[in-house]
Amino acid sequence: MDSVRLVEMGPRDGLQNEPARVPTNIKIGLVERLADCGLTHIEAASFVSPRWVPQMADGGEVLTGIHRKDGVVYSALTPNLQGLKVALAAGADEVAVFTAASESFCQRNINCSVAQSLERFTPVLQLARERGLRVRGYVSTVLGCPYEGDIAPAAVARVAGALYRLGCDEISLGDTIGTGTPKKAIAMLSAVRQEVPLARLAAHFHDTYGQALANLYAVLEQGLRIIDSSVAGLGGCPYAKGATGNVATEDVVYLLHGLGLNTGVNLDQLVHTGRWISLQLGRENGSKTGLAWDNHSRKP
Ligand SMILES: CC(C)(COP(=O)([O-])OP(=O)([O-])OC[C@H]1O[C@@H](n2cnc3c(N)ncnc32)[C@H](O)[C@@H]1OP(=O)([O-])[O-])[C@@H](O)C(=O)NCCC(=O)NCCSC(=O)C[C@@](C)(O)CC(=O)[O-]
Repeated sequence: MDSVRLVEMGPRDGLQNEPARVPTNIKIGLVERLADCGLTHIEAASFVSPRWVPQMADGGEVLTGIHRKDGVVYSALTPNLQGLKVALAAGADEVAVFTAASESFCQRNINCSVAQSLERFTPVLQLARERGLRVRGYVSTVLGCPYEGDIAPAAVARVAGALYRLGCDEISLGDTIGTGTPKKAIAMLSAVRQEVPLARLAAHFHDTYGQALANLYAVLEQGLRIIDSSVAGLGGCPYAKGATGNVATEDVVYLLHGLGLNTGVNLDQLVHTGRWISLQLGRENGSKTGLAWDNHSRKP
């Protein structure tokens, strides 16, 4: 059976914008539960400035506190060498650098231009490689920017190609504010795959306008097989006002299983994990599948 690799964003993208501090033991509990559901790639922490994103300040404690499961990759965001060194000390299995297709977003998110971000990443990639770590590269605002509006597919392709040539193993394409639609997603992917092999591309779609599943279906039809998602649809970006979370992992798994695509994820367990974390955060569950799960007897 054809499979899709899911990269779980809940503990990082999902929690980074929570207004109240989420206790470290809850973050650890979330990562462990997600691994128990069968998710094999979990972005567990972020080593960014605690002044910029205070919620992620305990990333080291999270990474060192989890009971690791064999075969699971626990990754972390590392915007610079300073972040990478802490991530290495905490035992991250994989790290990720992040930039954007739009200058304004890059400046607000990581306080530098796109060109400067790529310069910053060069030593990060070098050290990560020396330590045998895979590196992911994120491109934000691939289907729209909160400050610049529409983004040309060629601009996304340029930045994705630059990250790939710098040595990133995989490029994740972020619809940060969820304004994309399937036609735009296909046009963007068609441009990017001229620069980066399709097998190295991931879709990282937020669901602000309710388009994420449609956009995912469109890129799946183009052959893309790596998807980022967040349990219970947790999340939002601190530098994209009003943007909601990533598409909910439960909804993506329901879609993929319905298409006959394997994920290795136990959906029933995932639904319970989504409910558990929503309860812990006092949040409404952002997964439609999570909300509907007990109402029907026929499940894929
Ligand atoms: C990138 C920086 C650090 C530049 O921040 P800066 O202020 O330009 O950096 P700096 O090098 O001038 O350092 C200033 C201070 O920050 C400290 N610092 C510097 N680096 C680190 C570090 N790694 N860890 C801890 N502390 C750090 C450094 O030590 C210093 O401390 P001071 O001497 O003033 O006390 C900052 O802008 C930052 O942390 N930004 C946060 C960005 C962020 O986390 N955004 C959300 C994640 S990205 C995202 O969600 C999008 C994505 C990936 O999901 C895809 C999508 O959906 O589009």
